[in-house]
Amino acid sequence: MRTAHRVETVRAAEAELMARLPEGTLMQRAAAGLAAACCSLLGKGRVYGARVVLLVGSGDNGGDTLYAGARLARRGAGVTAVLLGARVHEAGLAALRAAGGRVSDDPFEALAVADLVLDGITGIGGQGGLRPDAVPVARAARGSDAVVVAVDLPSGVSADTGEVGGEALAADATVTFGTYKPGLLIDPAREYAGAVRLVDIGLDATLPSVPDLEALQHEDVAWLLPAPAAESDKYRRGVVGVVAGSARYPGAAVLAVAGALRGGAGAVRYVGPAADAVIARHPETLVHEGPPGKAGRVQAWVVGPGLGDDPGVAEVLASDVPVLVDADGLRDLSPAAVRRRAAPTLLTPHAGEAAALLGVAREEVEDGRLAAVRELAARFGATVLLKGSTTLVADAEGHADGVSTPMSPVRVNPTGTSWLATAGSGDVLSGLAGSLLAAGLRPRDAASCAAYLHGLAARLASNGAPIAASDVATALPRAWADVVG
Ligand SMILES: NC(=O)C1=CN([C@@H]2O[C@H](COP(=O)(O)OP(=O)(O)OC[C@H]3O[C@@H](n4cnc5c(N)ncnc54)[C@H](OP(=O)(O)O)[C@@H]3O)[C@@H](O)[C@H]2O)[C@@H](O)CC1
Ligand SMILES: Nc1ncnc2c1ncn2[C@@H]1O[C@H](COP(=O)(O)OP(=O)(O)O)[C@@H](O)[C@H]1O
Ligand SMILES: [K+]
Repeated sequence: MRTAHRVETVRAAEAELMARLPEGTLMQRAAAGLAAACCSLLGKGRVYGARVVLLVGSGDNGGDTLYAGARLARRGAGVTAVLLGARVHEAGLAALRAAGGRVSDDPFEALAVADLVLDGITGIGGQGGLRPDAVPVARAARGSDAVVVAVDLPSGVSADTGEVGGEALAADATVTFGTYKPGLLIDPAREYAGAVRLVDIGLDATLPSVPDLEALQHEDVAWLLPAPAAESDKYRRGVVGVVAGSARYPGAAVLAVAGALRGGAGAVRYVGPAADAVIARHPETLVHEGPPGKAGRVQAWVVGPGLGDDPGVAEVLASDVPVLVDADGLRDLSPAAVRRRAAPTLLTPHAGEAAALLGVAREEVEDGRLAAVRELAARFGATVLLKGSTTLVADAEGHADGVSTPMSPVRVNPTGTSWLATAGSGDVLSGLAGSLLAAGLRPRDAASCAAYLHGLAARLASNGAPIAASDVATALPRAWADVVG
């Protein structure tokens, strides 16, 4: 499990740890890890003589950068600091000078020939985008041939939310200290971070055990996925019901069923007008014309993909089993109808659907995914999987009186790929997640395992080439095998 903590938590943990250690220890640990990462990025034998430029802000992020620069200078690099703040970390600057580094009076000249740039303008103390005087320097760094390494996090991005309020300096790699920050894992900030390396500075000893954000890894998903026992039969493995498709959108039914068939349930019941299309592609499906209440017992429902203008989710919501609501089923969905359910509900909106449910603009959701997913979970008292460039899953403790508490940690999916932005791939995801619900996973686990497998399947199917939603469904068994193997 990869975990992230917000700034307030990091600062509290840092203060507790610093109280036990000699002054400056944490900064030296950070600088040592940063310098080692820079050496490995430059490559063996290429530190001596390398031209390194430090962009130094007024805080401790600049201090880390100066001390790391001093270490590189001692190994023979030519290190030049560009001072961008009204103040500078004096001890760090003295260390750099003592190691042979210098301060530049022409940042553009230094950047033009740089091999490596360390962005130490702001770290977790940064507010908003880069300030105007730093902008031309940051642009020159980005436009140079140098490898840009962000110190702790790219300057100009929000550490806590992943929002990018103004201009920020995009890095090729980020070396972060102690723990990941949410912004390193959530778009749009994540895109500025490049490849992220975590330097252990001993902070685990004082960080709380429950993080703010967590990203499942292969072993976590393997542990959560259902496996049939020796005495299993198709009913014991769980039956998932799929209410999807319409005369206009029969393909959504086919794709949702394709996902459901590969999600661990023992059988898939399809209910709706696209039965012929479903059977033609998936003869193993149990099909019914409906209504859902007459289709036979299921352990979870998926309702919504391709239902068109008349989704009729009320009957499904009235059932006493977990329900996943997607796509057309989310239109005009009432928080009260979801909150009064006794069984769990999982909502899987994309940014546009989430925006409609929240009554805000789509951009607001895309720019502030973490706040949006938490707010939706709280309002509906449900588990919410927000799709898109970064898929997030948030839980809430639902209460019938309408007061719900968002629960930490939010899960962030690490396997996504933009090749998934293809029509119908969301239908495959909802079928898959519904199947995992029917197999007995908690909504939070079903949603995050489904997103994980879905992203991995897309990567396996794509291998760098465009893919169709059906390719994602076909690759799901390979993704599953890769995870559990
Ligand atoms: N916590 C830990 O465990 C450890 C933390 N460590 C390190 O400390 C870093 C945090 O240091 P920090 O607190 O000094 O804040 P930091 O990010 O350097 O910025 C501070 C100043 O920048 C300014 N400023 C603000 N916004 C700005 C903007 N948009 N554009 C330009 N300038 C802006 C503003 O100053 P002002 O100019 O307003 O006076 C603000 O006060 C952390 O990221 C990590 O690298 C490690 O050493 C070891 C362990
Ligand atoms: N830029 C992106 N990067 C990664 N994944 C994306 C991106 N855009 C969309 N996706 C994923 O693709 C799927 C699209 O689902 P959805 O928007 O419901 O499309 P559809 O309704 O056509 O099936 C989701 O799993 C979503 O997370
Ligand atoms: K930085």
